Amino acid sequence: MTILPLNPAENSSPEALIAFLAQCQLAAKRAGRAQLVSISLEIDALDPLAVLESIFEPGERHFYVERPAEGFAVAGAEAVLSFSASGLERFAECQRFIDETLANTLAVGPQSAAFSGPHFFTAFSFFDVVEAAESFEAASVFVPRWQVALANGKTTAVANLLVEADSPLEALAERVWRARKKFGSFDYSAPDFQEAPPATPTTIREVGGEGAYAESVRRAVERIEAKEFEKIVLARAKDITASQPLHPLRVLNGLRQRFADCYAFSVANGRGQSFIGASPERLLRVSDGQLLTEALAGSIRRGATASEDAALGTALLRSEKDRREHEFVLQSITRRLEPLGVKLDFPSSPALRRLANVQHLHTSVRAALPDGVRLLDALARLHPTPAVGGKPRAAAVPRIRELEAFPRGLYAGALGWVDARGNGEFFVGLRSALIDDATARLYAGAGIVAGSWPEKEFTETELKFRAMQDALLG
Ligand SMILES: C=C(O[C@@H]1C=C(C(=O)O)C=C[C@H]1O)C(=O)O
Repeated sequence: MTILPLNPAENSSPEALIAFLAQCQLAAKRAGRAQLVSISLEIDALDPLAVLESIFEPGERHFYVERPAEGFAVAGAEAVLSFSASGLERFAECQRFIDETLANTLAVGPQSAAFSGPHFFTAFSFFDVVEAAESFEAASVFVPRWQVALANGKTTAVANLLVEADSPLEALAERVWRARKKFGSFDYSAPDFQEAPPATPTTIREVGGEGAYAESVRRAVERIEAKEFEKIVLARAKDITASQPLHPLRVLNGLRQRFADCYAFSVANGRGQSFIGASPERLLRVSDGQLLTEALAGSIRRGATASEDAALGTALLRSEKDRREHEFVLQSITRRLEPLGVKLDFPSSPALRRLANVQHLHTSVRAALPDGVRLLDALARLHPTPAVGGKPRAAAVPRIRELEAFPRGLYAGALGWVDARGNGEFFVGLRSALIDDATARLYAGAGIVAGSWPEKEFTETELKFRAMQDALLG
């Protein structure tokens, strides 16, 4: 990426913008290919979700994620560039697309602020291949036309555009100029959906039928006893049909308030479907050479009183079965990252992670990222961890398709972004739903190991469904 020493906040006028774009056009002619031009600006405080609401278009792609407790939120919408891939090489192919794009990127504006410069919003489905009719590809990346983000108390807006040898510069400049004015003095006029009453469900249906999950768990336990594998995560899906269209961003408003410590997200495919949720699980963060991941596995309900809650938490910490489920995840993270030369640092026993509906065993894992190892290299090795897949991976993960009655799509997939510095963050697509007009498919799963009981796993998935079910049904 070439960073041009220009500050778009100063000396800016439509004429200066056209002159700048003319320089970019020259670069496009020299390179013999279109250049991605990324203009970053620090702006007055804006709520990225409010911005996305105001310009929401079901026919446009978007990626929204917010983790209120960590003080960041980022919204990107309308693809200026996109790429998709499938199969075992999907992570490497996305990396190549990112590298090639950055080799043809010209950036202006402050580049050191969080969320400045171009960002590649990426979604990897759980499996490396998906069926043709699914809503999201096995890997999809896009660079948004615009992005607004809040981090460390600062708001940054980014406009991205593609300048080709024959692009009409006046029209491009005018579009950027309009966006700049819009974000510079943003008008939070209430979009229509805020006035609409919450949708009421007309039907809730268990995909695969009642009793199917218990049967799958029984079959999985038999295979575990036959030593085919040690752990497998099996999910359920529920289809909700509402009386009127469900709005992904309206649901997000509820999720971000109730799950401030989670990643509240909405990923729209631009064809009317959105995958939304409030995920508690970080898959990977890379920030200036530091890698952060975690093991999150082992679950129990919350108590109605402080003492009941504490007693449940203690029981979870002492549960041999849950500790085993958790340990499998930690072992896998270690084994998968070691060949990259990563030396992990984590505490010897898990802590409790308490969410509104459920509590989990949690271990934070840190490491220095060795030189030359990139975020997507580490992600390709980590996904799917036994928190959502199984152990050993090769024996357990292919069985999931046989034992579950629906395609996973982005459920338990890896969603996140990579920036031009190689930093980025991915979370696991859990506590989630695929929204399509007036229908929503909700997903929730649980880890099955030797000694798992179908009824208990069913109850655990009910707890996990609650996050989305309550948000959808108000
Ligand atoms: C599979 C899910 O959650 C995962 C499984 C857990 C478990 O089995 O205890 C806990 C947290 C998540 O890693 C889900 O939410 O659908």
